[in-house]
Amino acid sequence: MAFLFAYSSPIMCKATNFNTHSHLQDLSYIRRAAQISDKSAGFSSPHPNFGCLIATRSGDVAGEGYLYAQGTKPAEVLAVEAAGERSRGATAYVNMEPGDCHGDHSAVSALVQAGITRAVIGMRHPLQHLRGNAIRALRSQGLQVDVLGEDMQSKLVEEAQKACLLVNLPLIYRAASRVPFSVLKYAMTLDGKIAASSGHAAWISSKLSRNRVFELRGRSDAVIVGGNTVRRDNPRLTARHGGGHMPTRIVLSQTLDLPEEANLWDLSDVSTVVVTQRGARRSFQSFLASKGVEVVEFDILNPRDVMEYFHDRGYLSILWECGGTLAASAISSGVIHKVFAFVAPKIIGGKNAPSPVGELGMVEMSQALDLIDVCFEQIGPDMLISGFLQPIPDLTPTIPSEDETFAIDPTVTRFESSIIFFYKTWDPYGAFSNFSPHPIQMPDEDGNYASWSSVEHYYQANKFIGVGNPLAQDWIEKIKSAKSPEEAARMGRLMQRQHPHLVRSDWESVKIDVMYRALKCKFSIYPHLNSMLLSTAGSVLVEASPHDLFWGGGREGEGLNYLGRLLMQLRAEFLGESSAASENSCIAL
Ligand SMILES: NC(=O)C1=CN([C@@H]2O[C@H](COP(=O)(O)OP(=O)(O)OC[C@H]3O[C@@H](n4cnc5c(N)ncnc54)[C@H](OP(=O)(O)O)[C@@H]3O)[C@@H](O)[C@H]2O)C=CC1
Ligand SMILES: Nc1c(N[C@@H]2O[C@H](COP(=O)(O)O)[C@@H](O)[C@H]2O)[nH]c(=O)[nH]c1=O
Repeated sequence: MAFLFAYSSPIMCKATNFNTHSHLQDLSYIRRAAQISDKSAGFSSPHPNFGCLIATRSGDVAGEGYLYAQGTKPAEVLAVEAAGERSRGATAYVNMEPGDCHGDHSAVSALVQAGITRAVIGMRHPLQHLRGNAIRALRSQGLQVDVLGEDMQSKLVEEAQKACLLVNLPLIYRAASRVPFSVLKYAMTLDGKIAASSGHAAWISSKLSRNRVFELRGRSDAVIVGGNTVRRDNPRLTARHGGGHMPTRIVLSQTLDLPEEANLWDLSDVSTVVVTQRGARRSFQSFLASKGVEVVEFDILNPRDVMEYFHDRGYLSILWECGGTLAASAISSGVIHKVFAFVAPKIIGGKNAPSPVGELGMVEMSQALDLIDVCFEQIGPDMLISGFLQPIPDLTPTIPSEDETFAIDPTVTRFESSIIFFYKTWDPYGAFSNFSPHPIQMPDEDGNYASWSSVEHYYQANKFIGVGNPLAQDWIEKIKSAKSPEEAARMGRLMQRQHPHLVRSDWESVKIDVMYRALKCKFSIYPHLNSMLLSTAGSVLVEASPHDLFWGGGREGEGLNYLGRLLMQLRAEFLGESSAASENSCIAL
């Protein structure tokens, strides 16, 4: 996280010896790559934060770039574009090995084609199926590749390596533990209370500290509170620091004894998911559903199961802003990785005033959990104390791939071998996802072809096509120019939720066809995608989305899996197994 680093300016570290690659300069530039990669924290999820800096032989910074969001131009492409001709013979610094997961190797190609002769890499990709691929590819193209900790070693190298680890902690923890990276944050008085005995808590920490909380929210995929915090505080849990990413709000409530009027049921800015015990207050569940709030039921509501569920939904990082009851349960379940405690110089007293962590069952001080890598930072009048509850996972030996994990421990086998699951674009078959960054050319109502950045862009915009309302037209354009497939999805869903009357009346009956045509285009014009699809012949394809019960397979196979079905239909058509192949309505890019 940006505020954890004390970066030195790259210009200050400019090399004085033009013929050697100064060790210090390398480390300064790799830290800078980590720093810029962090600019998109929150937006880039579920992709890692990638930053790239190009330095000329004389040590000048020629270009920089970072991945803005999933599906946007890779950091390396942006950096060499910015450096232009100065890339020839230059060194590229990247905080993490590129994950060329779409078969187009765009990051590696960009560096090679730009004439980069050396790459310094902060860390290998943490996902096994991507790990080492880009490094091998670069070396095979004749580049000198130095990986921190492997080809370069020293105390200072270790520190720079750590900077690279820190910007991608969520991915590293998530890959190692199969739950999202979770941060417990709370604000307490100097006498250790998170509210007065009455339950009143607004505010303990200063405005400056609360602004920092907005930043923390902005870099998280979701914020969690317990039912009691909803009843007591009526929180909004939005990131209000201006222009940032908005996390999903998650409420954990066993009883579902929640108020009908609550800020969290207002979905104008962002969605809310309520997680509850199976069968709890069915009428209230219907009420929430009528507001557009998603309800997910669990047989037994415990933080580990809930986190595994959100891991499967693709969440990388979660901020827990609950009270002590749920915090204790989450810590006991081993799902909290890091703590941010804002301590305000105030005393409220009160024998029954709540404290940040409830009962953990410990009886001796020797049992206390020691935080690791503790940082102290003054924020206005408050002190922010942060540290890890669990050490950063060791990446060597490498984190086993899902396949290996299932082989080692058959009890975790979720999938049968004849089923190929895909979901996130970085999965081995991630290119099947509609979020994969493969532009398509599709005809409009008049038969004129237009380019769409991804299948998702095209699909979402189609919801509003043909509606005689200028607002709908406006949204089509907005979705079309969305910076990433995720942004397009967010915009399309938000608009559909907020203004259902702007959705074309035949949407439900045409949406499968819209998707089919878009997929047909995608898998026709990219030969490597076509080969990948054909290589799955004989296997069932399932989009492993646990929450999308129409396009995805659902959590327990209850979803209709229409995306998987369409891909299998297309596969059969491409293999000539079906006579029902319809006319191809797209043109090559
Ligand atoms: N200063 C600060 O940083 C903060 C202060 N607060 C303050 O804390 C107080 C509320 O604290 P607290 O009561 O601890 O609230 P919590 O946010 O911890 O909520 C507890 C509730 O979480 C739900 N829950 C669901 N699953 C579990 C589980 N496995 N274990 C435990 N709880 C679960 C239950 O909801 P249900 O009863 O609906 O079933 C339970 O009652 C308020 O006064 C609030 O103002 C709260 C957050 C931060
Ligand atoms: N009281 C308290 C906090 N409380 C947390 O913030 C939530 C309210 O968020 P919002 O409605 O978005 O402003 C509240 O429910 C609880 O989770 N946080 C802090 O940083 N400092 C404070 O003093």
